[in-house]
Amino acid sequence: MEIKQWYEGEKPWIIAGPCSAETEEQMMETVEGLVNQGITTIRAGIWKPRTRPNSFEGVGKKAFPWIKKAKEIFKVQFAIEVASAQHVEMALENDIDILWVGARTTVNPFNVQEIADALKNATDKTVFVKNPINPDLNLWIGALERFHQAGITKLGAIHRGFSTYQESIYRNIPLWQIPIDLKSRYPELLLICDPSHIAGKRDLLFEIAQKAMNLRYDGLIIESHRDPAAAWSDAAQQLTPANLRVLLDKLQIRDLTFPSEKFQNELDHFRDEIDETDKELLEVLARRLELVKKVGTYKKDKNVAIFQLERWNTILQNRPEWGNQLNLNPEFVKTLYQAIHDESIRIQTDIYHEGE
Ligand SMILES: C=C(O[C@@H]1C=C(C(=O)O)C=C[C@H]1O)C(=O)O
Repeated sequence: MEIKQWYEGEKPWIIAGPCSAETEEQMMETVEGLVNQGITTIRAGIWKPRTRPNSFEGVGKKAFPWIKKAKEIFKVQFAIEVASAQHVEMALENDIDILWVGARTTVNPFNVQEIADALKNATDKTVFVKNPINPDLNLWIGALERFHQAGITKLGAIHRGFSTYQESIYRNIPLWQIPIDLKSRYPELLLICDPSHIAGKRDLLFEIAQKAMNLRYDGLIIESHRDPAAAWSDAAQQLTPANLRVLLDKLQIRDLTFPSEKFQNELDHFRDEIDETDKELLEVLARRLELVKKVGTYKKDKNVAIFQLERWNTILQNRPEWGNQLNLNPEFVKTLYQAIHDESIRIQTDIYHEGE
């Protein structure tokens, strides 16, 4: 997939609006509030995919006349979620500017293809693809590819976090490495962060939005409602337009270019040192894995099991402590050793099966 840059507007691109369109009055007031804060791309859900039945599932096509009116009065662009070919047809008939595919739809290639096919005669539309609910980069890329193949060039990816069964401070854990990998594969792909769905609550929004700016995201899509406490969906994570402005004004936007040659030289100097350190690190790692091989051969001779639970528990216990004394984050050290141990087991398994 060859992705070309197409977005020429201001960065970060701020897209904001209510989780759901509720009433004409709520839409008009919210859009007016956002326009007063300088925001001209509005989001609103009109069909809401809900986890459990009997929740508010959106007002549906009733919202189109409100959107039309808001577009005429406030000269804004509108983005809505579509989950079927029928949604696409209605969105096109009603002159919606941006369509996004939600996380629950991205997981299903049949649905995604159906939506892409429905856009065959509207390839000038902007389409955003939210990450799938499960942490699967290929599924996300696959959905983007389906739209690319259908001829959509104004493509973007929205990072809204991933579902997890574990306890987390986030509603959807961000797993930043996944969008970073996406950006590394497709540097020109427009990447937008959705702090609202990652956070699930207002007090985490700023931290997530700032992180996205630190990671060079191109934009933010944030839920905003004239009266968040009274919202029919996602009340805990929406901001008033005025509070959204406060958040945006606090954000530090990072420079994408280097300020001077001197800066570049100094950076190169640090990076040379990092290169040298990494070589040492890999040499040490190779030495460790050579020892693992020796242990493997030794254990194989006596037909002893590869995985040694007690030894592993000791490592898992004291390496994070040793790391902590060196100012290393114990969680990081733990993850690192899990990867190393996985490789040890793989290496020893190969040894045990040698000559079979
Ligand atoms: C190296 C060994 O084999 C495995 C690998 C380990 C490691 O990488 O440190 C630890 C315990 C075992 O599960 C060993 O038994 O000591």
